Amino acid sequence: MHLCEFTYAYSTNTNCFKKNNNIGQYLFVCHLVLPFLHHPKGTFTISEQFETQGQTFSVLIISRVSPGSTSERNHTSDSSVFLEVGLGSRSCFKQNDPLISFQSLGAHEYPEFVKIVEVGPRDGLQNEKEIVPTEVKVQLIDRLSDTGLSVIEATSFVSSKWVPQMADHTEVLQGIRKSPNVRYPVLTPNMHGFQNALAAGATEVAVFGSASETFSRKNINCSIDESMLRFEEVLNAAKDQQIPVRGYVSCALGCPHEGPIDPSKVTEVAKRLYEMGCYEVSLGDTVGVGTPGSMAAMLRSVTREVPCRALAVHCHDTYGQALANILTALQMGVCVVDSAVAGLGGCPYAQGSSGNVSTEDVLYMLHGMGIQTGVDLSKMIAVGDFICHSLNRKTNSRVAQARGSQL
Ligand SMILES: CC(C)(COP(=O)([O-])OP(=O)([O-])OC[C@H]1O[C@@H](n2cnc3c(N)ncnc32)[C@H](O)[C@@H]1OP(=O)([O-])[O-])[C@@H](O)C(=O)NCCC(=O)NCCSC(=O)C[C@@](C)(O)CC(=O)[O-]
Repeated sequence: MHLCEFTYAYSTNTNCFKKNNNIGQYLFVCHLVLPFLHHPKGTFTISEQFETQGQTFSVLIISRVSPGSTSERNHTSDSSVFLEVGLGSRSCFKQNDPLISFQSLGAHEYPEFVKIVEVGPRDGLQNEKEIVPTEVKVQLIDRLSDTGLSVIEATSFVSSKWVPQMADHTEVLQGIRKSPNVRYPVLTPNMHGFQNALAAGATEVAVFGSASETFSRKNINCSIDESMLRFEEVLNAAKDQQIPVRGYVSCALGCPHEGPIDPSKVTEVAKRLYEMGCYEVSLGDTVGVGTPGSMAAMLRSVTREVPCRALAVHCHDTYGQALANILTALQMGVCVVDSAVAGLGGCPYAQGSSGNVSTEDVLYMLHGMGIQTGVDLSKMIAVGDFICHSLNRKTNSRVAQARGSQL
């Protein structure tokens, strides 16, 4: 085993090397899915040396981490492995050392498996002006449950005065046929929502914060700091009930009110949510203004504080950049993508935001790259047809259009 198999290790951010001359005091953690064909399963430790900037560093592969154990991604095949790569020796491992992302120099390594979080029934429908009948929402979720998805965000337990479309949250959650292979998280902005969600039978929830102060006030009527206090309450209560909690950071690539958002602000909010106990933090390009450039800059910052394996990207397609942004995130190690069937969606408190990236288009891209998702594209297109017929609307999915969807 030679280090050259880990080409990324050479391409560590050179500024970090400059800044942290005493490299041995730092732990560099790199969460990558690599082809690891010649190694047996199990824990292993390998030390290697390499040179950069005239210095020789030893590299310690600290451990093999089964991705499935941390976030239920199905990376269990022999040919892929999640690695934590450390510089220095095991004794320099400190839990709180800064995490520094490695960047790839050469060909990009992509994950073998990407988890799709389908947000159509919630993010996709919440902005619909006409109230969608509960029966249609239930059917939509039931049909999505048959496509191979493992996560479908079902509804939100928010105020019906704020988002009338989600007022039937309890009926929806109780009306759906719950597949044992699918999780159905719901949004809960506060304890009120959490308690209602629990009473309705929710087994997973999501809290939603923002990297923009103005958006936070317009969306959930409180400051970022106040929202964190509310989320902490929800997370504590959820922990007692053993309910997993996902976190969102809205405006991760820009705000409809404040414009560009500094990556450090996104990082701060994502870190707070992660440290609070969110098992996954979804970074939302709420208004779809991001580009691969801003996505890469934001992820470089966030992955210094939150491990890549705990991150998801949530892209809207307002400027037609969503797939490119997702591809960038995959290149940087993200393995979880939020999307909505037929590209439905938009946030009621983010004027100008268009639909989410369409699940069909994401699947087409991923499958074309040889990346598995477990989701059947043809079935997804059929679900897109169903909801577009129900809403009497043309699909936003380019793939569905190309395959001849009727509307
Ligand atoms: C957060 C609140 C509730 C605060 O709303 P508020 O008015 O500040 O709440 P309050 O605590 O002052 O209470 C006022 C009333 O609301 C009730 N209330 C209080 N909490 C709840 C609750 N959970 N469910 C139902 N009712 C609730 C409460 O009981 C009271 O009732 P009243 O005494 O007047 O009859 C409100 O601002 C709200 O509902 N906002 C909704 C925001 C929303 O759903 N936005 C869309 C989702 S976020 C998004 O789409 C972005 C995302 C996640 O997709 C990622 C991305 O794209 O970036």
